[in-house]
Amino acid sequence: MIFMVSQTILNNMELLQGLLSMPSNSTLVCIGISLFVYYYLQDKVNYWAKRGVAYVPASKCLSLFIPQMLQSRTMLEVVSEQYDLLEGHSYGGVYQLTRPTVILRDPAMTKEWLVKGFTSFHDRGPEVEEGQGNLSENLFSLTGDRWHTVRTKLSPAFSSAKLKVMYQTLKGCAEELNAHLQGLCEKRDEAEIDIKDLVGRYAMDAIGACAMGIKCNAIKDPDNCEMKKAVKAIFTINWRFTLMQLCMLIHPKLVKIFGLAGPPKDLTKFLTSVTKQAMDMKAKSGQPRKDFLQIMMSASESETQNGKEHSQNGDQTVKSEDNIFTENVITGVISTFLSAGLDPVAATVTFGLYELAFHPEIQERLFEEIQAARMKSGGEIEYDDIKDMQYLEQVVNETLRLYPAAGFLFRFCREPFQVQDSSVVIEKSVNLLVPQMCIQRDPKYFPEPMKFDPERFSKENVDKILPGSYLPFGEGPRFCIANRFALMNVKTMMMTLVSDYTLHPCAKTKNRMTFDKKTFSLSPEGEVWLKLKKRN
Ligand code: HEM
Repeated sequence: MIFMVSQTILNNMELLQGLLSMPSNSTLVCIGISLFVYYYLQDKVNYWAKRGVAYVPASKCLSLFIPQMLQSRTMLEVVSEQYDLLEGHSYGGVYQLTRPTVILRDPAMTKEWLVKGFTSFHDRGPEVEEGQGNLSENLFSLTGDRWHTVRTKLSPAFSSAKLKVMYQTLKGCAEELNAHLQGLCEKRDEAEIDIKDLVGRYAMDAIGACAMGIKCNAIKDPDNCEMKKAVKAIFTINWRFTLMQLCMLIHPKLVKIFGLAGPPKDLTKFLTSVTKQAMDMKAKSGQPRKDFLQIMMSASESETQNGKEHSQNGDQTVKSEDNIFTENVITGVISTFLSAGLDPVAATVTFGLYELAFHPEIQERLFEEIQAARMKSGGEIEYDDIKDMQYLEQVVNETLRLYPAAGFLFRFCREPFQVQDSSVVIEKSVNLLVPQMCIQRDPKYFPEPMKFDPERFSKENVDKILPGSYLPFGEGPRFCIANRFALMNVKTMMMTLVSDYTLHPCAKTKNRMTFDKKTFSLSPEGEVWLKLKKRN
């Protein structure tokens, strides 16, 4: 023992001697680098203080950032803490590692920044390169003119006429769900069900059919639904996602250098091949179908045709290469539709049903409205009938207030933005976060915020909601393109369950809803068990 201790001292003495005998210029270089790193970091972490903006010190942000990376807390918990620390300010600065980020707290400012300030807060960064084939060429991630063209050409896909047709597809999926539930409740007219799982299966079948006309069979055969496993993985936080986030914060170019853009290769390959197969089948059958993929294929064909005609006429300004719906863009957009149609829709319905189970009086009022709509329409509720269902609308709005599936909105500053009535300029490359969930749960804007109360959205009360304080589908030109489709889907699912069953908490039901740490959208943690009793 004594020998070991004396040996250690001896080794350390040698090390010290080595250091002291280092050539003086190497020591100077070390000191120089240390000082540079110190002053560089000092400069970074004093970013907000130097600009006179209220801020959360970097030391606190760093410790907030790490739990998110380690998945010990949700991103939302991290942002909520920062939101609370900035109480009393309409906006404030935080850091993600050393990258300055603004958190917007004042609802009145959201329009100013996201609508009027669209040239500055145009996209979510970083720039998407063409032809990468990694699903990154999707509407959510595209930037500049390419985003604008794709968005303009896709918008008609969500017109009332198109939604009316899609509603029939959704009704078909709802009928399958009903048949499945009847099977489960056959013996005792009631069953305890993990509603999150069931709703997720319906949502997969619904979005598979509406996005590209494929049958996913998730309700009937969940264990073999490869599509659901693949799509779910898009929203999952894993080491690759964490590394990608880190690289983005240090320098977006690192994402490309390390090949981290887009989902993992096997997932990309699977989704690309499924989309390609669906495209080939459509092209072969020659029968146009009424899904999103068909809409993009038709747009692509007419653009290619347009380009050919123009080049025959000698017009060089429009060429077939200008076709925006390349195979990469089509696959990218379809993947986003699949993932957005699965997780946020399924989460919203699950949250809604969970709340209904704890509020029988709200459930009964909703049932009465559904019954009245059925009577009026002669049995089947059609697309136009849903528009008149005021209470259903209130229930869904209140669900999205308490549980906005996206959690928060974000943008990347492309051009300096002058804050109104102030000398502060938000500089290029600063990130912007609009924490919808924090705002929608702030008692200043929604009294008793944790109470599930659809009356907030009644005709008498809805005007009392402060503009900018309720943004479940975002704000400005980049708001959710599919909001009407999403609402129709959520409502169809809720109606299906409430019209034939009553929902109740059971022994396995959690008393408090907690959120999944492995996904970056707002999703219930673990299973969500409810008892379903068949109505007489
Ligand atoms: C309840 C379900 C849904 C919710 C709560 C939701 C919410 C949102 C939010 C908050 C945004 C960001 C808006 C912004 O940054 O201002 C967004 C964007 C988007 N959503 Fe949804 N969404 C839902 C369902 C869907 C569905 C079903 C689809 C596709 C079929 C979809 C497609 C998109 C796309 C493509 C964008 C990006 C739009 C752009 O940048 O131009 N969403 N959504």
